[in-house]
Amino acid sequence: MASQVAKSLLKVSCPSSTVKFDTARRALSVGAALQQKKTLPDRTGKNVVLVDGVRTPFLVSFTDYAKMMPHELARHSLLGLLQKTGIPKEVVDYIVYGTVIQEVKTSNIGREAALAAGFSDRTPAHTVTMACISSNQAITTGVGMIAAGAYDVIVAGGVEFMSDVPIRHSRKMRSLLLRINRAKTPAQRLSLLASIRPNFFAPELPAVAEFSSGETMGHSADRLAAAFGATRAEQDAYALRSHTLAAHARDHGYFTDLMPVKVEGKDGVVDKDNGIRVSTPEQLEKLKPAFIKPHGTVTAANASFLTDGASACLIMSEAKAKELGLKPKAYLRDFTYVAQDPVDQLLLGPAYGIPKILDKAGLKMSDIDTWEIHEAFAGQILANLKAMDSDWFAQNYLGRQSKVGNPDLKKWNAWGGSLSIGHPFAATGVRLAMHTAHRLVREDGQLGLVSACAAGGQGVAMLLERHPDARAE
Ligand SMILES: CC(=O)SCCNC(=O)CCNC(=O)[C@H](O)C(C)(C)COP(=O)(O)OP(=O)(O)OC[C@H]1O[C@@H](n2cnc3c(N)ncnc32)[C@H](O)[C@@H]1OP(=O)(O)O
Repeated sequence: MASQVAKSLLKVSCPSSTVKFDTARRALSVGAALQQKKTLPDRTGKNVVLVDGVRTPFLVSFTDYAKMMPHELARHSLLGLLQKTGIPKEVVDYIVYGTVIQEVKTSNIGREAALAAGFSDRTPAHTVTMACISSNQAITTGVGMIAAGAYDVIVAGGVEFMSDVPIRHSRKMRSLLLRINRAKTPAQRLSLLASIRPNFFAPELPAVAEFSSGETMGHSADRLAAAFGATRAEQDAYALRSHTLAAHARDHGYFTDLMPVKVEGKDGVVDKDNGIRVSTPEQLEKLKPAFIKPHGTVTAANASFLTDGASACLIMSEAKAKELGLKPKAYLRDFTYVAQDPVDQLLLGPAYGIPKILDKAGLKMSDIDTWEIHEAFAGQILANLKAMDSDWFAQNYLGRQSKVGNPDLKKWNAWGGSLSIGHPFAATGVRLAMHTAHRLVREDGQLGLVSACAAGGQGVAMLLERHPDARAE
């Protein structure tokens, strides 16, 4: 497949070359723009709205959050949400929270975070996991609960904490320890202890890798970039674009979803993402491949970095929002999940999810005003763009006559993305949704599309529509 795709895409122009770093939005007249825009039908009977959402600053792992526990970070997101929305805790019917690499003591981290945040012990909470789209899954689980008439008010979110991940003893050592625990006599215990060999002590570290293939995400991204002919220069240019746009958005105060975190033992508060780093093309060019050595093209700078962070958002029926006097930001109009081959198409979720949701809603790419697409790797983003711009891919993999097309890249991740802002796996979905909601207001748009790839070869696409009550922050 690789060579055929590469061949068929040789003529695809580099999307990053058409990107302008200037994010100042074009001034369309509000009335004219809104009149031309489509509104989407309510599929739930409840007009589910995204009232608001927050996140902790996203930090490079092993920096300021390093000594915390993940449920504490998650707690900050829940408290931040209550503070920002002004709703009393009692109003929340249910909490759905995502995480990918679980801290073993807090496997239902949604519940632990809710208790730590002071929610009533009568408020149920459960934890979902769907790799990098876990908080998208939390949101859509909440939408489903509201649509089913089970609850009115849901908090959805996610946390990831890469500064402390469970490291296990080897299988041999675990088995031995469990057998020692069951031994009935000191002699049996001693005999078991005598069977220990040096290799029993080799620990099992969790890898950011695919279980079914054993391949790391980075390695897979490198192969994907090669298959779609995304060059190192294109990847570095895309990464630079992401960091440049994120720095611009941060400096102009656009990240209004950020809630400061007070970290015990540290002066002041953490109130900024710390992974945004605008380098020069020359600096980027010097970096060595991080995964496939020595000829790979994925480097530390054109990959998302390991990140600590948490997010939470408030969703409810529109009627409930009205009753509570809240001004929602957006309608959660539709969503779809996709799944494909986890070996050669591991990170192609958007190339499958975007056309599927556009077709379902009867929309064209040009109907979308804001794109918020998870940037796992620059090469992965470029591969998805090239796949969508390929007739060959459309015919062979999407069952379509012709290509999906090109999005308007001026509207694509205009505030940066996971490459620059960071990617705490299970927290990213809420960030994507909130950046969509805020950008729709600031850029005077109507429809926003969120999409992301995830381990397991899965992906999500969601459609948000600006709510008439939404105001710029
Ligand atoms: C569906 C999905 O989302 S899948 C995605 C899941 N996520 C992942 O797989 C995470 C992928 N990322 C990683 O594993 C890690 O970030 C890695 C392996 C790529 C890099 O890790 P590290 O080597 O620890 O990165 P580190 O921060 O030390 O950077 C390495 C070098 O690159 C440099 N660098 C990193 N970022 C930049 C940048 N933006 N600009 C310039 N230089 C940079 C660093 O300064 C460092 O240089 P030095 O060696 O001279 O000090």
